[in-house]
Amino acid sequence: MDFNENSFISQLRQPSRIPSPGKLLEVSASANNVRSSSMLPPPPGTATLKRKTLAERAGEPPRPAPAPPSSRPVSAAVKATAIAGVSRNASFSSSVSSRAPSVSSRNVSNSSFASSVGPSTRPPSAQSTRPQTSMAHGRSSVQAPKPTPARPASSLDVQPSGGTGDRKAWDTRGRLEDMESLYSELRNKLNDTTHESSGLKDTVAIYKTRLNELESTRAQLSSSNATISADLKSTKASLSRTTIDLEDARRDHSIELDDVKRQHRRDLDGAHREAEEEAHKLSRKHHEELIELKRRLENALGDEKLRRIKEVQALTTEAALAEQRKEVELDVKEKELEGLKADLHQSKANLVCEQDLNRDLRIKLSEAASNAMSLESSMRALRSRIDFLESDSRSQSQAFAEVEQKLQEAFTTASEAKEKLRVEETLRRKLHNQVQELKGNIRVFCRVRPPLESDPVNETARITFPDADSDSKEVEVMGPEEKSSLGNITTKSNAFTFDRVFAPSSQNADVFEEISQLVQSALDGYNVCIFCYGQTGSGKTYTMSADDGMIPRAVHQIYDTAQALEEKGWKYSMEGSFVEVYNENLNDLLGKPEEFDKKKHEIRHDMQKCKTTITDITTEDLDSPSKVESILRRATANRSVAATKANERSSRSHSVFILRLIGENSITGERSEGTLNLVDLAGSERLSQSGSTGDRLKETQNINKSLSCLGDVIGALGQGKEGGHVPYRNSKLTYLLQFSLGGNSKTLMFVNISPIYASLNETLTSLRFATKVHNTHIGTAKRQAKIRDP
Ligand SMILES: Nc1ncnc2c1ncn2[C@@H]1O[C@H](COP(=O)(O)OP(=O)(O)OP(=O)(O)O)[C@@H](O)[C@H]1O
Repeated sequence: MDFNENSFISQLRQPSRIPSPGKLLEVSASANNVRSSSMLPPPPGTATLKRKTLAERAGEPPRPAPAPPSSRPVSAAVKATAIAGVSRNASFSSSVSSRAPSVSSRNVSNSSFASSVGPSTRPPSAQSTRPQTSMAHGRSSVQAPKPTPARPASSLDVQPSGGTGDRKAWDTRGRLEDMESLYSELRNKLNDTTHESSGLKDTVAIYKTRLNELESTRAQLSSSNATISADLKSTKASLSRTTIDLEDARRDHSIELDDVKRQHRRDLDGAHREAEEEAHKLSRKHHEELIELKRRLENALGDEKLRRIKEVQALTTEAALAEQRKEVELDVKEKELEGLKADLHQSKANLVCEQDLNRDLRIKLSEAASNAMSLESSMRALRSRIDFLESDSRSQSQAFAEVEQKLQEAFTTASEAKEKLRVEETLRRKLHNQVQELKGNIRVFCRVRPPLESDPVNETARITFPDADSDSKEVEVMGPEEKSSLGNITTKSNAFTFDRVFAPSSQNADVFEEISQLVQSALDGYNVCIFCYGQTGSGKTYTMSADDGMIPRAVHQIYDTAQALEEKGWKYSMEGSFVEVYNENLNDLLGKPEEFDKKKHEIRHDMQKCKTTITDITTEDLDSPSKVESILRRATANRSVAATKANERSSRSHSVFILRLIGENSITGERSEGTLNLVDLAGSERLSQSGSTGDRLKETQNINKSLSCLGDVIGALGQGKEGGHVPYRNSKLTYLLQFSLGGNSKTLMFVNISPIYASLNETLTSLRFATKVHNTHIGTAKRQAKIRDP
């Protein structure tokens, strides 16, 4: 068999049952027994480009039953048919029992072909009714594999190369072998062909099934087509009926429309006629009314004309009468006119006068106008001036505002500065106190007075100042000449060191400079005691109470400082007392001199407030420096009066100037109370040297006692025993100065030295006493300050 790749001519005979014309084209092609791979798709399961040989197929596993053609474009009815066909073929397969194993292992779908290959078990009737296929014809040809003239030439017809062509004619054995091999080959081919034939039969069966399906589809389509055709016919009939009805309706409508138009035309003509008739009637009526109105108006006009004529006649009569009256009046008027002319003449004359006056007035007016112009120009100038002043005023007010702002800033700055000052003042006080503490609460200054004219010439002691150019703390006194037992005269140098040494050339101003800080301490609320110690005539009073001495200077400084402190909120009040201690009695130097030594004054201490008061003592408010000077004069005068009674009294008593300083700060609420005691001690002559007797002896004893007590008190303070006994009560002076000596105060002692040689021993005694005081260290001063109770 020769298999063309695209088409082949089937050897199957044509089917006995030829489809009627009008069947599907595919069936027609089948009828011609011509197949084209392009026309028909290969059956399912055989869609391979290269057909397999039967031997290859025999080795394959049994193929599954073909799936129902779900993707085919056929109806559900067609599908049902195909399934029925398959089941039918399955029944055929079950009927095959004696087939070869190779055949029986094939797909059930091909069992129709198998049944035809194997021994038939069907009844002859069934075989006879079964349509003959080309495969049947093929089978017969396989069963008789003899070459026939009708059979197309194949490869089997050709002698195998290298086989018979090479054999000799006499080589029958070889040729027999060739024949046998040829035979076996042909038999194999026959087997292949048989298998192919059975495949084709299966295909034909499938196509038949499909043909049946298509037939049923066609029948359904035909019936559907017939139904649709019937519907179409009925629809066409209905459409033609509707068209006829529509035509009828259109015709009826046009007839009706014509009728309506005609009726409308008739109605319109009627209305037109009626309107014309009505207009005619109205016109007629109007004409009649017009005639009637005209007639009535003509009548009224005649009546009016008659009335008017009558009125004209009456008016004419009246006019004649009026004319007569006018003439009369005219005569009167002419007469009046003449009078008026006379008046006019007079008026003209007046007018000339008035014109003259007017001219004058005009001149005056022009003058006034020029004045007005000048006034206006001056007014303009004034206005511009006012404007200028206003603008100036604005600038001035602006300047004022700036000045005010600057003033405010200045106030703010000032208040800030004041605040700063207050803070600094507090700090200053603290630092000041610290400085004073560092310097020691009891200090000793030594002052050597210059030789006086009254002093004996060339009888001055040899006093030198080794560190005068630097610290000025040392003083060296050459002692008196001493004669040894061998007759040698020796002079001993006595060196002393104090806090400050003032040479004879120093002035009160230089001295005050050193003590001014202590005065400041009194203002700050400390008790300060400054006293001068030395023999008579050494310059104690000069240092303390001279016009430029410590007391006036201290008072002036206090006033100045108190004034300066007012800016910082401090307001000071000062009260002063001046007392003397004479023979252990207190006298009020500001009181009456006749009461001296008679009136008893007691010293009282407030131990809690550390405040000393003297009974019946004069206390003056010192509101000005002049007041201080006056009380100083008073005290000196009183002392002079007393001196007349007691000779040399001034140097026989201790004078104490007590200045109490009370300060209050209105801003911080602080209050301070300080006392400045300026003491001029009595001369410290030795009793043995003074040679005094009587009252003078008593004076000297009291002086020495009190000075000795002062030394004892300082000595006791110097021991620094807490709670230790200090013998303040041993003398009036120490008792009076209890709160101004010791831990609660700052003390300064001047030791005044006379330069004369005769006083040398007293000088050395004083210097030794001063050294004792200088070597004493007393406790820390306490400030008498507290915050004011609210
Ligand atoms: N530094 C001085 N410079 C100039 N003169 C002085 C100086 N010191 C004292 N004198 C004078 O010396 C004299 C005696 O001085 P002063 O009276 O002050 O001594 P005194 O120590 O107070 O004596 P007394 O104890 O008797 O009162 C006075 O005339 C005084 O003017």
